[in-house]
Amino acid sequence: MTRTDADGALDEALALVSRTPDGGGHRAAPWQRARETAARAGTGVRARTHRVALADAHGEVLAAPLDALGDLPSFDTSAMDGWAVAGPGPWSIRPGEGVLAGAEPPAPLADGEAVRIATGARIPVDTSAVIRSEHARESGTQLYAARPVSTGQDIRPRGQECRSGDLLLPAGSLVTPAVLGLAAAAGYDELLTRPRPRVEVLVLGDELLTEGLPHDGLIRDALSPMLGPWLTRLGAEVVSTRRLGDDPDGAEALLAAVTGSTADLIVTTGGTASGPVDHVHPVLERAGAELLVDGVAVRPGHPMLLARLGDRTDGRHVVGLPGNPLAAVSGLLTLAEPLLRALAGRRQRPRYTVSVEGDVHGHPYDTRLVPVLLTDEHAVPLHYNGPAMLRGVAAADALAVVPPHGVRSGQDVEVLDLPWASGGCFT
Ligand SMILES: Nc1nc2c(c(=O)[nH]1)N[C@H]1C(S)=C(S)[C@@H](COP(=O)(O)OP(=O)(O)OC[C@H]3O[C@@H](n4cnc5c(N)ncnc54)[C@H](O)[C@@H]3O)O[C@H]1N2
Ligand code: MOO
Repeated sequence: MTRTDADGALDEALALVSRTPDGGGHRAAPWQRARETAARAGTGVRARTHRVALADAHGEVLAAPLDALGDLPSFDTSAMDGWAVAGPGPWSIRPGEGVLAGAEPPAPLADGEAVRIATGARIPVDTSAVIRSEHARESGTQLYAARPVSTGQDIRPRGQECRSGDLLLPAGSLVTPAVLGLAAAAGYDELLTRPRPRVEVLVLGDELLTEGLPHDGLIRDALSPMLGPWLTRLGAEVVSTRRLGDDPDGAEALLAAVTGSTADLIVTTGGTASGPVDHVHPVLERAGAELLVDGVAVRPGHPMLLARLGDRTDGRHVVGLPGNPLAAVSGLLTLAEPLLRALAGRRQRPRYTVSVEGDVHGHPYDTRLVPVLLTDEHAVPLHYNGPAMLRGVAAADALAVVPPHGVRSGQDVEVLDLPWASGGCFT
């Protein structure tokens, strides 16, 4: 389904009136629509570009087409170790060590002459073919071919891969390791790319310990160690991860961070619900932020939110993740992933489905995201998938998108690959 800007405007308008007057419940956006809203929010931001050394461009997106700076190969070159020959055989062998890769230009070949040549070496002028060493026989100063020789064989002609000015890759291509290799081969030292979106992470909560065993009602902070690397795998540059308290000082610090940050995206965790110390909504209101998504019809994670500070083209964004750890993962994949993808200028990977092994019960109205293992043929749902648990997702390859009312064994479900399981670029 193609959605228009008008649909987007409607979503945004619905989100703006989503909170009830008493500040309680949320009008939850359908899961797929929330993802589209997040992607559209990122697409709306004016793209930044920078020129970076090849080594630093990995995982970014080309901001300009990659054009051939010259012909490739830039000279006629031997495709094999063997003999360059001129005319029909047998040939008289030119004395000496032969032509090596990277050496000075060789002297032209005379008709009936052969010279030893290495793979990648320049082809002497007037060469008619290269004969692989295993297909030739030396007898004294004469060379004989062991099989018929065709003109031009095993010669890579100049410009075979591209001519100067050819389009090698369009703008918008992801800089993969293969692209780095192509760019280097084509003579690039730097690339014009879109920088990774900069992300600041703020972890809220007074009950969080940074080391040791949980004790006395306090728990370990599971989100700080998880979110930085996860966001990096989603293509972000994580500039900082900080913890803030639930007290009024924490709320002021949150307000200062939200209004003062220079990051493209602020990710908060916790404080999204309507408890006495849940500061995220009041702080966003004080900051004048516009709520684009305020609650999503997904379990776990339904209190997640997306807000914009500033205008559509120059704005910065806030993704509020719920504090329950698997609910935070759900928010990461539902809102942060499409937003970051769009901010970085990357394309969406094709969506796909896998048949599920075993029945998976559904929520009556909402989408469920359930950790699954992927086998060759099936998605196998994992236990320990409650909102406060990471045990299931830590063993998972993907999250299955389970529609309301669930799926029966053998039915197809959409799956969202976890970034490390899909072999993404961002290691
Ligand atoms: N009256 C209602 N209460 C709650 C609702 C609701 O709709 N109405 N929604 C529930 C759901 S669902 C979720 S999810 C949580 C969302 O809560 P918050 O985002 O406000 O998060 P907190 O209350 O701060 O924490 C919830 C839970 O998660 C633990 N937590 C928080 N941060 C971390 C962390 N960094 N590492 C590990 N665990 C963390 C925290 O201790 C709480 O147990 O609200 C429900 N309540
Ligand atoms: O949405 Mo909450 O995430 O169920 O725990």
